[in-house]
Amino acid sequence: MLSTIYSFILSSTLLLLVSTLVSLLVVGTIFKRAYFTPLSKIPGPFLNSISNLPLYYHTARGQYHKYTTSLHAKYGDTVRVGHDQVSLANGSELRRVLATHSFRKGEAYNTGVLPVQTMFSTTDPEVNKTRRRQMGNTYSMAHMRTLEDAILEHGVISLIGCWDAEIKKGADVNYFYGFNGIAFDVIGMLGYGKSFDMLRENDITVANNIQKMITLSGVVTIFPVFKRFTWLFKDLFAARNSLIAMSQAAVARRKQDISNTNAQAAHADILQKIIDAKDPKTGQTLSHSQQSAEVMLMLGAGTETTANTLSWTMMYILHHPPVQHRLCQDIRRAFPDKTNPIRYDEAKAQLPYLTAVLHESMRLNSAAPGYFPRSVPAEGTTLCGQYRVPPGAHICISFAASHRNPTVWANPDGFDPERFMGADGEARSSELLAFSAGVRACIGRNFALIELYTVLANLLRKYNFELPEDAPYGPHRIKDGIPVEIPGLAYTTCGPINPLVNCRVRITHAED
Ligand code: HEM
Repeated sequence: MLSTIYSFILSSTLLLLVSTLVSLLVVGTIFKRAYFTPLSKIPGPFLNSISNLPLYYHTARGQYHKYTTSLHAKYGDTVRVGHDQVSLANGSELRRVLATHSFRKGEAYNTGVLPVQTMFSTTDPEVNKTRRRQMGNTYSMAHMRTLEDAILEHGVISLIGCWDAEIKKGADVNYFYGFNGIAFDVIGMLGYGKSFDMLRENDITVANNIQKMITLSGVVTIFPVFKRFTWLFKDLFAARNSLIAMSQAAVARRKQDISNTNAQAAHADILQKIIDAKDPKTGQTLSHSQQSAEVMLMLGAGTETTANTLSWTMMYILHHPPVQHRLCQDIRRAFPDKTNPIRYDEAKAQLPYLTAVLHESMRLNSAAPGYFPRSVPAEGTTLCGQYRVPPGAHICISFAASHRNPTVWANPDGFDPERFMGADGEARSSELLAFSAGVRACIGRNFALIELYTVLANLLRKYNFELPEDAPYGPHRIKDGIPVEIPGLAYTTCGPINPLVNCRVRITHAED
């Protein structure tokens, strides 16, 4: 009896001791994170100062862009969004952070979801520099111009073919699915050697797999332990495996083709450029798996970004009929001969208002609105001349918030392409960070620009656009004097929510 009482007292005392220690540890950590780090001086919600969970929660809901924008509106250009994370929405500070390799990409990029690192995922400056030297020429404007015929053929010309058929049937079209279809088909053609037939056959397997792969990357970024539990996310890992296999097969097929026919010259596309990529400094080439990974990166980075930018731009045009009217007039006057497609260089040179509309659309809804964490280097840094950030902390990039920063942009939530016109237009454009800036800026920018200009210029010349009577969003739905935007959903790239319903549009031929 005595020994039972004795062991009960002992175990209760032990339990009490352990729970007291744990509580002290938790309370100590909370106090340290909230009050005893240089980050404590940075404004932000209390919960965020002790944990990254609120940030992850909003990111998992696809609302990173709205969440950080609302925090910046409340707390200013620098906000503490996590116990070791600071969000930044100040354009010149963002450019400073992004300018050099001193602020490396954070470990969040190192998801380990792909078998090898890519130009995008690597956190090692030397690997990135080598890869950008090896592939820089691939995405140069000079090289992209040589691919413009293919971009036109599998892009806007293909879309016009489909939409003409829909007009004959008297049906509405869906611009979101149209733009995704051509973005994937163009990359299929140039990066995989064959179109994915997404537009014509409505085969969305590849797009679905990309979505699942992005989800998987998000899950293992927040909870790395899940990398080991493949059975728990069978579907997501299956999508990843299928994309890897598809990319490896495309590279192998091309190599086989070349060794069979010695027809390298006939393949003037991006797939061939990636296979041939060589560092001009060292002569270093890419291994087979690196080539496949870069092909797959192009698919992931170059499809939804471009398609979403087109969708947002179309939404703004539809929500602002005077803008649509002026754009159509400009385009139809500058390019009356409809027998030839409008090309990038001529559109860029002759359609300044189209540039302004595109810029304003990318300002309000960047297809890649942010997170993109950068590690603070060993010497630490001071943000906005005010807040000391110690080494090891992360600076999260909020392009979404910086593009609506009221200290830089008058009427920040309003759609006003005029701000990019006239003498100040050029300077204003340099405030835009939709393609990021500095050493890790978007390498596919030229590719995207050719698609954006050719698609919009040719479609607006050819068709009149009108929202259906039952459209949930449009010029009829106004809040605070501004048409309500279709809400966005951001999983790395940000696109309109529920596109099946929200992105329907009625088109007629312009001459009708
Ligand atoms: C409108 C379309 C596009 C937008 C808005 C966009 C935006 C961006 C942004 C913001 C980044 C920086 C991300 C970061 O720091 O982590 C980026 C990086 C990148 N983009 Fe794009 N992008 C677009 C189209 C494309 C296309 C068409 C391609 C290729 C075909 C591409 C390939 C890449 C690659 C490879 C990187 C990583 C560069 C590096 O880390 O060195 N992007 N893009």
